[in-house]
Amino acid sequence: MVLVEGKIGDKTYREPFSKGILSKSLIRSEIDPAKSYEIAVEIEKYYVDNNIEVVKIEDLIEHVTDRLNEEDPKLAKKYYKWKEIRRSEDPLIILIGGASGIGTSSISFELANKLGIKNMLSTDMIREVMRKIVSKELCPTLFESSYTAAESLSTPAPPEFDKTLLGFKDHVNTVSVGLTGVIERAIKEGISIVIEGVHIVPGFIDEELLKRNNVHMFVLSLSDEEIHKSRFYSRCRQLWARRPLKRYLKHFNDIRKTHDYIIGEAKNHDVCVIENIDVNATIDTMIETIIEKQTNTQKQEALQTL
Ligand SMILES: Nc1ncnc2c1ncn2[C@@H]1O[C@H](COP(=O)(O)OP(=O)(O)OP(=O)(O)O)[C@@H](O)[C@H]1O
Ligand SMILES: O=C(O)[C@@H](CO)OP(=O)(O)O
Repeated sequence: MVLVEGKIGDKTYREPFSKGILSKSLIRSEIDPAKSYEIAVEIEKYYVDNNIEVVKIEDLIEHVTDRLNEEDPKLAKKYYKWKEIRRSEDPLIILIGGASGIGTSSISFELANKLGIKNMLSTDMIREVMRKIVSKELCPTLFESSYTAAESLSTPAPPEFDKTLLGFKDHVNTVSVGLTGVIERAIKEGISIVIEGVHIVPGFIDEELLKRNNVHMFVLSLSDEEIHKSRFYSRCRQLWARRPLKRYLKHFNDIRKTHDYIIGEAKNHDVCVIENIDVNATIDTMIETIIEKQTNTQKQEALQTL
């Protein structure tokens, strides 16, 4: 039997080589399923034929990368990059924000899948839990949508302020309390997670948490309003969709106001903004950005030890 040897923290573990696990990770790297299995079989055969009983995970990754290079160097590069991210010892906490309908839940699903992250949470769920805890009288905007929160502001908005945005900020501020709790818990427990939703707004989350090299925040944008609007049409065509198109179209101008506000705050706080036109391009930019932050932190840590 071939064993794969890896490390979690300072502990070494060994587990049997699994063609299923390897081929699944190749499929995630956009390799055809039949080809993925064929490569996994071939690699296992190589170890068996050469009487290699234990293979280190880093060597296995190099081996797979070399094999993929023969197929398609672009795929090999992608596979290697994704593995590089997952080899990091700290849990990965990825936050994806953006106005309603911009694509945060679709992108979060794709990214978690590509990186093999098993935990995903939407801030809408955090909000739902908070709605069971806090009364409507105490926190009326929590019971609204982000773009209608202004309708429940307990004090009238001063004329010099935009009412929609005042409501939005109040709503986000409240949900950010629950969101911060989830991030802190994930860090404490060492859980990798992707959290997404309209309540992930730069400036509302503790900067100290965001500075950590394993916490990554992204904001999605769509500068073309018509493309943004079309996303609500495409969402309501899905069979399981329960959210009425009419409601989003009615409030579209307010949703756009929140969009522009989130982008402005992202720029103010140096958070990566990605124009979410093409799913693959969005995911690639996220992965490049995560690697860049990890590499920069490693460089800084190395300099500090000099
Ligand atoms: N990059 C993309 N290209 C094409 N369609 C996309 C893209 N991203 C998302 N979509 C589609 O747009 C619609 C809205 O996306 P999604 O439900 O992920 O938005 P959301 O930001 O999570 O919205 P909300 O915050 O209101 O729940 C869906 O039908 C989704 O399939
Ligand atoms: O508040 C919002 O912007 C959206 C986010 O998904 O939620 P809903 O429209 O369901 O209230």
